[in-house]
Amino acid sequence: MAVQLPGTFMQRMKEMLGPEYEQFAESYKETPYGGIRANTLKISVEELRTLSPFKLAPIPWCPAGFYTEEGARPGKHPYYHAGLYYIQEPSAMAPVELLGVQPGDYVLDLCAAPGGKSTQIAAKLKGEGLLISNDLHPERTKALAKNLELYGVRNGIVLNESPERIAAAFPVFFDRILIDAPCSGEGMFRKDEDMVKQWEPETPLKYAAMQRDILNSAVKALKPGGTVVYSTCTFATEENEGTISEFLDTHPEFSLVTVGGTGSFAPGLQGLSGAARLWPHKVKGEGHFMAVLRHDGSPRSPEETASDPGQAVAERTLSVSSRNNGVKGEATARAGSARQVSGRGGKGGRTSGKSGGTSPGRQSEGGGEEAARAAYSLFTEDQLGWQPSGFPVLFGDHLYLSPLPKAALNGLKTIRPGWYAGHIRSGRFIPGHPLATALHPAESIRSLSLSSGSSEAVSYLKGETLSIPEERLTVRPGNSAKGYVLVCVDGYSAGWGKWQDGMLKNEYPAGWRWT
Ligand SMILES: C[S@@+](CC[C@H](N)C(=O)[O-])C[C@H]1O[C@@H](n2cnc3c(N)ncnc32)[C@H](O)[C@@H]1O
Repeated sequence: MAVQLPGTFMQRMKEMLGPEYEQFAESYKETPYGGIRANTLKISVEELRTLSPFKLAPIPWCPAGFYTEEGARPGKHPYYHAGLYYIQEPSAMAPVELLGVQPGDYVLDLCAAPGGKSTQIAAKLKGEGLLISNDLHPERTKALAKNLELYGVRNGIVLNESPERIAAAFPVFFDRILIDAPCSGEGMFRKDEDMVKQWEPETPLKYAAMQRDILNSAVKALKPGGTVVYSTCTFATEENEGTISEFLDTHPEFSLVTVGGTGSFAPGLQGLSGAARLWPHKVKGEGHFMAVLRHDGSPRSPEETASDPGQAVAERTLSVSSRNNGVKGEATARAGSARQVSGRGGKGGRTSGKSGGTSPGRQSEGGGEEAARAAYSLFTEDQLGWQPSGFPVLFGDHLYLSPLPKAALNGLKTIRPGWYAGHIRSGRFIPGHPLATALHPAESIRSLSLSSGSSEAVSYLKGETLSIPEERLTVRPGNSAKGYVLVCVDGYSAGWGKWQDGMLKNEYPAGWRWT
């Protein structure tokens, strides 16, 4: 066995699996499977299959997912930097497939970092509706925000909140909630030795208590008739069937949708056969558990849901229903960046309530809110030729386009209130990298496609200046070639450049560069 597994764990697995145990133990000699999932916000599954520089084989439970061959390094290819795929463990692609996301849904990904499942949800939303991606741990929200930006998500908000506070702020609000719960990680032992080191016999029970609290809070944010998918990457029944059975006993308005025993999904244990398990000795992937819970559609009681009821929610719901009608809605200048705003309490941070940390009077460097809006409008006219939709939200000099009006996020630790458009510097609007990654070439007045096979693509991703004759640019008729250019790899957006007199100044951000 390549991985040294705790004896207590193996004994528990022996008891759980009976005659299947030997086969299970043998599976630890195999190399874990690698996978990528097409980012269908940018590329179709077929296109990726055709273009892929590495051999791909389909993953049975995820139409956009592929196994990569051993030795493939998908993170070391320009397509990764263009956000064409997410590198994801194959079994981890299953929970979102069970969530049934439809474009236009309001979805909460409660335990979302680093964002594998959030990017999958965003692809299913196709830019319509709303995705709130949350994680309790502030450090982990950085990678979450970056991944959503890399994948060109336009309708996502990133929060750093507790499930209780999310439920209080959004009672009876979401159509679908994913709870990819923190767990003892036993299903990842083959792939991640750190999980083995952290495991102790008491670990599953410790997590089970945490999971029960998360689940009980989260469902208060679900609309009647909505769906919750609960998933873990562990084998421990305490954290899986145990958590779900207890939940169903105490929430008669929910039922378990049967997915176990269908396709690749093995049935759950302990009489909960409708829940699903992925076993490493039965499928090409690591260990996973999933339960699909459906609310029966009866109205939720006020005590159950409304700890922040009334006006704020009414405002939220009203404003959301009028979203995506072009750039409108309120924008209030706020001191500091989104990171500062998201800090806990104190100066520049938010504590709670509707006025926490808001500084409506503060002006942006560019001369105030109006000036900022004007600079942004000028940019969209000159460089895009159209107005992206969303509620403009200004944090200091930084402009976001949010799927929700700003008031809906008051009092919440907000890492990203929406799609980052850019910032104001010396009265001018400087477009942000996430604006570029979410654009298609035809959405920019100027674009340039670099071939993934050329050294130019890597030079661009390393931050180098390129010499580009004017005839290589695609410029919308009636416009000058001088200005911001959407730089693409094989036609897929990767970032900005600024062209003038045959030279492309590199705008690829330092923290994102190819190393
Ligand atoms: C299994 S990981 C999530 C993986 C993620 N869904 C993905 O696909 O990339 C569980 C996450 O839950 C977060 N977490 C732990 N306790 C939490 C809580 N009470 N509320 C919300 N998130 C929590 C952890 O920080 C961790 O990032």
